[in-house]
Amino acid sequence: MSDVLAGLGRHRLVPVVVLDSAADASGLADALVAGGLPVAEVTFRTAAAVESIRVMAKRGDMLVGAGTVLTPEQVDQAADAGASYIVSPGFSREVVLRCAERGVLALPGAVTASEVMAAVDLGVTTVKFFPAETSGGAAAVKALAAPFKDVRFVPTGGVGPKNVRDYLAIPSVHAVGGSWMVPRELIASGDFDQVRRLTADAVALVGREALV
Ligand SMILES: O=C(O)C(=O)C[C@H](O)[C@H](O)COP(=O)(O)O
Repeated sequence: MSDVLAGLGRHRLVPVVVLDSAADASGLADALVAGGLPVAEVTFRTAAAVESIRVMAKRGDMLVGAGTVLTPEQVDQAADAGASYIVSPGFSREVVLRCAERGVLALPGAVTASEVMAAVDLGVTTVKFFPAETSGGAAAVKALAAPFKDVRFVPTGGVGPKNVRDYLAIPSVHAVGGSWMVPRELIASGDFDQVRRLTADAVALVGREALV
């Protein structure tokens, strides 16, 4: 689990993916890898998530996680499919405990001090700060991080090329999540060349220096 966390911290970006069809998973994975970002958070927003995770995890050259995980049952489905991390929009004790049972990294959502404390109580070291922009943006992350010197944050939601560096400049920010390099329509239309270009641009924008 610490390897997965370190990997996310090295890449600094977590593409948040919505796949309408698992048939697109392979092309998307190729584009992300070719663009220099072998990372994907495949959201359970669509029925294609489980099979897409399976396809991407089987390659062995990507950090594949599940997003929008709301229940322990979804943790099981994602872990069975090969996901190595589980991202939730909020904090659920049941989801975090199931992740621990299954040996997969939990990244629960937290935007308040109480949510951070509840997560820390269960041994969580890194939380998703979601939805980042509407919850106060980089200034809010900075203020929330101040009392939690051992907690790392992955701001997600409204992050894009204009503000990504503001978040990454905060020492407690481990990585940021975003969908701007993997637009759902481009994936659905099979325009993986454009996804690769957007991915390479995103990688160039944030640089590759590791913080951990
Ligand atoms: O449903 C979830 O649990 C999510 O994963 C939410 C996503 O992280 C954001 O929707 C991505 O935000 P944008 O980069 O603004 O598109």
